Amino acid sequence: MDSKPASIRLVLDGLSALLSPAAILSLAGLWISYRVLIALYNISPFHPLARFPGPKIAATSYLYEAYYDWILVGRYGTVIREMHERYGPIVRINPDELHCSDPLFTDEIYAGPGRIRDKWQHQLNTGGAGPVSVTGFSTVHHELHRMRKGALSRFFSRQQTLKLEGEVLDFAQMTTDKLLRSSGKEPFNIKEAFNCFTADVISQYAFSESMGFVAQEGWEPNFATWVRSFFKSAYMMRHNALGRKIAQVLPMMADYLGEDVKNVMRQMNVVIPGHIKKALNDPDNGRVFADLVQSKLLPESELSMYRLSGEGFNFLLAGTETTAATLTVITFWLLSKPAIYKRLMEDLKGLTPDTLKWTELEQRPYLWAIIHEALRVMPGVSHRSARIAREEDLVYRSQDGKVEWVIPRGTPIGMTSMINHWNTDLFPNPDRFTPERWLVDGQPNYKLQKFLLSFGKGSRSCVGENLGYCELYVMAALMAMRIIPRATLFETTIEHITYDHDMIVLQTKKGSISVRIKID
Ligand code: HEM
Repeated sequence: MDSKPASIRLVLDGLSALLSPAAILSLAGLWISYRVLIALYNISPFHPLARFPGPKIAATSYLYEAYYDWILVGRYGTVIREMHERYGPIVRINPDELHCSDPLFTDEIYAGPGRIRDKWQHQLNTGGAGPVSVTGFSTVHHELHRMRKGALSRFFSRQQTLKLEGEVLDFAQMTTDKLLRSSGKEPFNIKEAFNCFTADVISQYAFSESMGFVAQEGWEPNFATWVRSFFKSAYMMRHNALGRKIAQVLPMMADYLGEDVKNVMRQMNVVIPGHIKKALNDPDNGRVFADLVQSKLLPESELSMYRLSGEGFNFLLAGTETTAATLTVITFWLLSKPAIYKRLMEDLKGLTPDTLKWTELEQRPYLWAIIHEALRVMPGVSHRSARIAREEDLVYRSQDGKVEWVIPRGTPIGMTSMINHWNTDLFPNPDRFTPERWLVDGQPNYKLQKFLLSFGKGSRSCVGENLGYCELYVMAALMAMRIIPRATLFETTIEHITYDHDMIVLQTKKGSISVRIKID
């Protein structure tokens, strides 16, 4: 008798035995027992974080965090704030992670490049899959991140940003010209105008070619419109391994998915690579990607189109909504508090819209104060971001000496801007928008600035901080000079910019922040 059919029969018999209801039940039972054993270990005295305070339910399994962040959408931040009120400055917020609410410990957690700080894969899972998962931002290991960020940061130095600030002013002028052309027309959300401005600035800066959002008819759609689905799926991705696997094959299925997902895939896999290819083919391009490839700062393996596209997409992802949201908050307060606007105009005396310079604007104390107050209440990332001190235990001592903890090496520990920026010792009456809190004798309080987490801190902080600041100064001043005198708020209250939960970036009760204005 032929041995082949016999072996196939053997395999089929084995498979049907495996798939029998009894076998499936036993496998499920085994899996549940395994999960229960892990949960018991998590709350046992043998777990390295056993002595840290926090609710037992949070330490038992990831289901508690997943419930608040995934099912209720981005609401774990509020739960963490309540844990600190009950248990103190260091709390255990899930089986493996600690959270700190003491701003004085910031530089230990988010240390500079000389001390090893890894990121944590569990949190990076929010990025899903595809090119964006191989960027510097998404790199776990300190050493690999250092190489990746080191190669990029020289393009975003203060020197380099100063060289290109003329382009920022040009786009800001184009944006305000277009805003003025909408006078007498329907009210609109000013955040969309800023989304167009910031996306055009970054694409021009990085590829030497803007994405043309300011020049298009109207303000929507723009890059932020398309990446909304990316933020919406963030927590599902973090807690759902199957979701991440599906995301890996999404590019092939993009045409069969909803418009949003299709568009975000198109940006990541077609539009951004297209800009980068064009830049690489132009010997005189001189911008980030062309220079990066020519300079040989990175080994060949780091320069694949796949990885470069990820970095390009990430620049837009990280630099569009963040800066736009801060500008939106500034616009809201200039329109709703005439006293703030009046004092700002006194501060800007002697400047003309056509020749604004970032370095000059930084010297205006009240503008400086408004920008920092806006960055406080509207930080780039309102979700926590953990770091792992791989090779050193961190020693925490509260200022009054009453609390002391040794955080074991290898433990993810993070902070949340929405908690630090609401610390009442540093920022009394934190719900109020008070630029004056940033001034001492009318001059910038740079010591207070060190407590801002808006751009992150240490080795993993924002690479685009200088460009972000340049955009904020130039656009805020131009808005004050050209648009605010002719604009009014339309059906917008403080609720439209107030934190309720996060989708990595701040969300209000009504969703993304939105400030509708009318220009006369
Ligand atoms: C107001 C403006 C901005 C704010 C508040 C902001 C905020 C942040 C924050 C908080 C992080 C760190 C996230 C973490 O801890 O995991 C970050 C990282 C980053 N940002 Fe920004 N950002 C701004 C503008 C920009 C711009 C204009 C760019 C343009 C290139 C940019 C590019 C990046 C990149 C590439 C990273 C990842 C850095 C790394 O880990 O190597 N950002 N940003």
